[in-house]
Amino acid sequence: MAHDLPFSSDDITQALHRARDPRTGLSLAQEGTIQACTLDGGRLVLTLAVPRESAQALAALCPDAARQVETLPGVKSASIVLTAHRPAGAPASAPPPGGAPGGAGSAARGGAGNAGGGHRPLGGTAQQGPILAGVKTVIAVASGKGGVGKSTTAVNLAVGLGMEGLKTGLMDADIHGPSLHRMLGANARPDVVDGVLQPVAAWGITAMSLGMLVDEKAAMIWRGPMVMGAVNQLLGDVNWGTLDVLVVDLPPGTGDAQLTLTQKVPLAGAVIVSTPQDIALIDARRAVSMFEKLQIPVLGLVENMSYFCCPNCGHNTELFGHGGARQEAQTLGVPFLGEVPLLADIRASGDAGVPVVIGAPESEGGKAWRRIAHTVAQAVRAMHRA
Ligand SMILES: Nc1ncnc2c1ncn2[C@@H]1O[C@H](COP(=O)(O)OP(=O)(O)OP(=O)(O)O)[C@@H](O)[C@H]1O
Repeated sequence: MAHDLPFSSDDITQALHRARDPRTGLSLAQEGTIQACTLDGGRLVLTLAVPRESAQALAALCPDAARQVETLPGVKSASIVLTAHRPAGAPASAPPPGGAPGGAGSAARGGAGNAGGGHRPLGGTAQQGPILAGVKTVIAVASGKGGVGKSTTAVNLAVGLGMEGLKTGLMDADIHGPSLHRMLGANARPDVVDGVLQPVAAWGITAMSLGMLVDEKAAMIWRGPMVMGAVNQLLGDVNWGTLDVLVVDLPPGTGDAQLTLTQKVPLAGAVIVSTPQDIALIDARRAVSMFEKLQIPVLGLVENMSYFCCPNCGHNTELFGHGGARQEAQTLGVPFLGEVPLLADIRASGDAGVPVVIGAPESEGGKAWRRIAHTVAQAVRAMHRA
């Protein structure tokens, strides 16, 4: 809890108490622990940790609880975000000392206030509305392990989908290491119109990354609730407009943070990136199994850094082995989307902010990602028809 709020943690607890389940008498005050509370331009974001087992039941109380919290001084709109990390039986209602920043900096003030929705919500707001209302399909790019080229794939896939004629957005949910803005060369601060963030246009798509809003080093040390606050803002406070597809770059791994995030974003499918190495494939398997448990279709596996293509003699060297992801995809029964070589040009194009599908569309890397984008575009179109 920040010390400069015009109300106390007791005031919050009392407000939460007033929103009870008429059947069970349960309230968020009994079950939740205040993790963070921020007030910015009248917009309050309250993050509560709740026992995993009762998260769904408690989520239903969020809209009413948010209305009660909105009666507190200085609060114009309230969002309540539930994180379900706390094991059952741990002590409740003990706010941690000191303030905690929540959300994506202070760029979006008085936004639509619809964070916390989604088709499997864990949170809610007073003005609960459909999140990403104008977005037809949301797909994630994920990896079980860091450094395998997930963000590079997300950028080239999104721009490739744009080249396929789909109106595409790209959201950087890799909160701890946002890099998409650099890979797109979109380093300018986004505009805020009527309190709503405007995504930045680049290479035929629109994009929003936390890296456009806050210092990257600051984001790296954020803990779970702050990450969720930031993701809520990227989902709810950004004017994504109408899109055929929104590509979401997830943080690497399959831990609690990824699981919560995956439940928060209304995903229609996921693309998983791996290198051919055994160790990366073990992690890719975990990622596939996480999406399967959540009943989110895996659109396919991409093998990145498949082989090194020597720019001088054209000889291919299989640095990390070869074909592992294709075989793994077969074993797991998910589509194999293609191989992308390890190329100095791909690294350089990422650093220069020009995705390789734009800068060198006929190169090995450019062609590989365009083929992958073509296959994913077909899958997305099939979803639209279904
Ligand atoms: N096929 C490739 N050839 C050459 N360099 C690549 C290739 N794919 C990715 N890279 C480079 O590898 C580095 C890591 O890539 P990237 O940031 O996309 O990985 P990541 O999986 O998103 O990592 P993390 O999630 O840990 O941030 C970047 O410098 C990127 O330019």
